[in-house]
Amino acid sequence: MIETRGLTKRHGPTAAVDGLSFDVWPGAVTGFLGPNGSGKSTTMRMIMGLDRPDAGTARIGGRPYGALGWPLREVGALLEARTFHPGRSAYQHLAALAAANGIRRSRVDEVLDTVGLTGVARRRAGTFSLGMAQRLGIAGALLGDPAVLLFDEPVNGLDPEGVRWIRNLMKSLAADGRTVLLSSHLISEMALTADHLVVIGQGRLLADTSVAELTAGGRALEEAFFELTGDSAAYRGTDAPPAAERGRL
Ligand SMILES: Nc1ncnc2c1ncn2[C@@H]1O[C@H](COP(=O)(O)OP(=O)(O)OP(=O)(O)O)[C@@H](O)[C@H]1O
Repeated sequence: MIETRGLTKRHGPTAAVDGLSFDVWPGAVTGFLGPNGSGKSTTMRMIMGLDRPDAGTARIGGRPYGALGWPLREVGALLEARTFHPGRSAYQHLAALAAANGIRRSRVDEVLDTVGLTGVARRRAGTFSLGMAQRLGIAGALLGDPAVLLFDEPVNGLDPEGVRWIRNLMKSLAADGRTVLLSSHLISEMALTADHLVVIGQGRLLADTSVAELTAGGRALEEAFFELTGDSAAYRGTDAPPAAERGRL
């Protein structure tokens, strides 16, 4: 499981994450929702030991990331798509990760197959489209067969087949008894994929509840999300294009 307690990260005067405490349980997909800039990525980076909290703790299976013996075998994460060397092939990238983490080489072919990249495994990963890069990142997360998985916007750039594939993959990882934390702005997808939701705004916890509870009485998840986050959206556009452009249309 994942546990955060009083997790806080400041960038200058603003707190990107502000005293955040929540648990992510095994055997379920937990959706991580919040408006742009609400602190989701920063929280995930602190869980993965990539950002140091100013206060509070994040633990994976009871230990901070830095205390994990073979991190990739205990927790896998897709945080940014293009974290590979562009000159390496997908196969080489995963084989290097496997070697560095004491993972058997044959596992590379298995995860390439899972993410559908077997046919392009020898191509330079630098030539991959965004969706292909996302698939490679997911392969890296799955490589160590970890019990805990974090995915930050995994459907970003994926085609409709890929979106459905992600949905089913998340569900089957949870059905295996793994802990799955998934961020996405696609609320309709979240409604289909997640069992539980952690909703944040301006770095603070707004809700920690089941999807069933939020959508009780037939309420759409999107509606519940706007009710929860209404006051905390930092960036809001308008429907009308700027006047000069409108004149030209
Ligand atoms: N390295 C950084 N330096 C300064 N500010 C940062 C840094 N990283 C994040 N922030 C700020 O922290 C806040 C939270 O950002 P974060 O990326 O965690 O939000 P998010 O919920 O993942 O957003 P999005 O949905 O847009 O991806 C934002 O105000 C952002 O500008």
